[in-house]
Amino acid sequence: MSASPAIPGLDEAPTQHPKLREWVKQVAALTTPDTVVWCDGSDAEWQRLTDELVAAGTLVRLNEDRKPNSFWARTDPSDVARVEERTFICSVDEADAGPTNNWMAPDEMKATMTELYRGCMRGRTMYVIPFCMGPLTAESPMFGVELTDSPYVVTSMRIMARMGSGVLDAMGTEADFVPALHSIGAPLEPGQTDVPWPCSQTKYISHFPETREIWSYGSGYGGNSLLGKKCYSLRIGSVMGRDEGWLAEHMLILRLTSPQGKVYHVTGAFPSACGKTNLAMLEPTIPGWKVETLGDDIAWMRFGEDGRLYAVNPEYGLFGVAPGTDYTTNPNAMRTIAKGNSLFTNVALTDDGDIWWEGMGEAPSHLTDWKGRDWTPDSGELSSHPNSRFCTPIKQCPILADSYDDPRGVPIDAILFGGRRASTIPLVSQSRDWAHGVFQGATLSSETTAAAVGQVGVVRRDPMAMLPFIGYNGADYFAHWIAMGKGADGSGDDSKLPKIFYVNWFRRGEDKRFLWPGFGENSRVLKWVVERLEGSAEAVETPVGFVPTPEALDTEGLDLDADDLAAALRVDPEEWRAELPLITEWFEKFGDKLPGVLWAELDALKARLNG
Ligand SMILES: Nc1nc2c(ncn2[C@@H]2O[C@H](COP(=O)(O)OP(=O)(O)OP(=O)(O)O)[C@@H](O)[C@H]2O)c(=O)[nH]1
Ligand SMILES: O=C([O-])CC(=O)C(=O)O
Ligand SMILES: [Mn+2]
Repeated sequence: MSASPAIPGLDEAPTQHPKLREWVKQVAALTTPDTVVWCDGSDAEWQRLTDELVAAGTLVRLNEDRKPNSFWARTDPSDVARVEERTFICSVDEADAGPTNNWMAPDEMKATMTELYRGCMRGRTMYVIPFCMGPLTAESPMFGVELTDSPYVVTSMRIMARMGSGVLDAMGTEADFVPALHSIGAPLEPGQTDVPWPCSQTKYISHFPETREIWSYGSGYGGNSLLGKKCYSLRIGSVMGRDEGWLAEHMLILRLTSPQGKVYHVTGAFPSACGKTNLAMLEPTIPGWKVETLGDDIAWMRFGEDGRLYAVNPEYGLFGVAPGTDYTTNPNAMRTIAKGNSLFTNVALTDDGDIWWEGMGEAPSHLTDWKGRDWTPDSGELSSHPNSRFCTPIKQCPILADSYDDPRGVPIDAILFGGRRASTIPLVSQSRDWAHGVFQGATLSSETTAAAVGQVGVVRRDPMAMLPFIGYNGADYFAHWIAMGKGADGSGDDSKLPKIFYVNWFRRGEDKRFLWPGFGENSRVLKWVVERLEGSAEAVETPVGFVPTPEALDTEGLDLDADDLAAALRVDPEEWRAELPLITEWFEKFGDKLPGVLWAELDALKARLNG
């Protein structure tokens, strides 16, 4: 057999890292791209790739006066969200994937996917993207390298992660990295014309927790293809956290300053499309309070030397839900995207080359919709996909906290768990203690959203908002949370740990209206939370935790019906008794592995409800 001809670019590796060079060679030999490009992350590279994507019809350049250096992208209508059914945790032992994940044995998955990858980059370029999740100045920077045949992924990764030459240099020749292989799974035969959004009907998003590898195939959509995000920072990250004593969570991070100048840090875990980005960038409606953003989707939390829990945002950009974002709901997101340098995917295009989506003021009389068709307000369809997204540099956020780049992170005072529930769950409740807070997180429930392919609006358990992202057995994950509550030294002293609260911005009245105005008004709930930390706010002890009295919540200047507020805060024993069998059924899924502490919490809740 003759040696296969050299692939242009393959040997131009700007690194001597032997493992990286060898891996890139192996993948190139398997996937047979026409060329290999080592990404440097430069402006020139962005310019070249976006020009190519415009020429290919994947991107449309937006009006420079409206959105400078920004682009409109439309995906294939079948490739619009995360594919949870096609997401796999391929641990050696099936029990380590647990009852909440799809599992396949690693050998079997690798054999299946190797056949899919064989020749899959034919006619395309393979890009090598060195990236780092979290600051490069960290004691042990969290490196990854993504190989992809999608230039859209390269441009998105440049916004979402620290990437390029600086990362490769920092990796030297020895650094460990997470190898993350991605292909859209759409080889081009000679003479075949490309489509604007190539992808495959066959999709696999696979994780190998023991070897810390990611293999993704068939989808170009962000959550499936930007492998530093959900795949690395949550699924593989949660496994690293279990092994090394830290937490990788689906959480926003914000810094809150009181009128007295006291600073607090809060994280919040809400399921996909349930309000993290909005809370992270909140503009308080109460005078004197200030919110600064640290992260809108992912928090890595480790113990500091002082025994407190510190959070870092591993990401570098925002990949936010577009519909509903407006100057009235999230003005800071609007100011962030107004600076340009952004990608907009599956939103609508205005006739003057700007973007529009549902919830952004009055609809223009004509648009091009996310499927590329003419749209008018009479079309009777949404102009933008409900999971359409803006992808924008976090450094453009006007309220980014100055501690954002600090590799030590920020000390967390409070953790919020929250779901989207039309009934039952009160606006806010404080957990009784850490174990009760873990119970609140472990039983978190929420209506499904368009962020994942599947039915929308169905209530499901979404523990810690991590259901699609826990990279191992959910029962072990709960045990890890309980163990973290024993403190940095394992002594059981939880006094330095954040206090845990459970929120619900989405409770509805009988007429289906939201009872609570939400958005900027959520600052009133944050104020109550920090006053609880200070011990100064009133609360009533209910069976589900401490709930504010209507007077304890600052409603100054808020035009809210007293009955609505009472209904938002209400703990209805009947509604809660209806939850009990659902929680029991949920816990039974985990069999013997479920920590006894959680069964004890359920028993205690039952006793309080029936007492
Ligand atoms: N009623 C109400 N809706 C909200 C509130 N906060 C956010 N939303 C809506 O919830 C949707 C999703 O909000 P995001 O903040 O983007 O969700 P996220 O949690 O960051 O989502 P992912 O990026 O998918 O993880 C948007 O349509 C918002 O307009 C709120 O306080 N009240
Ligand atoms: O991963 C994505 O596609 C976007 C996201 O934040 C989520 O779904 O939670
Ligand atoms: Mn998310």
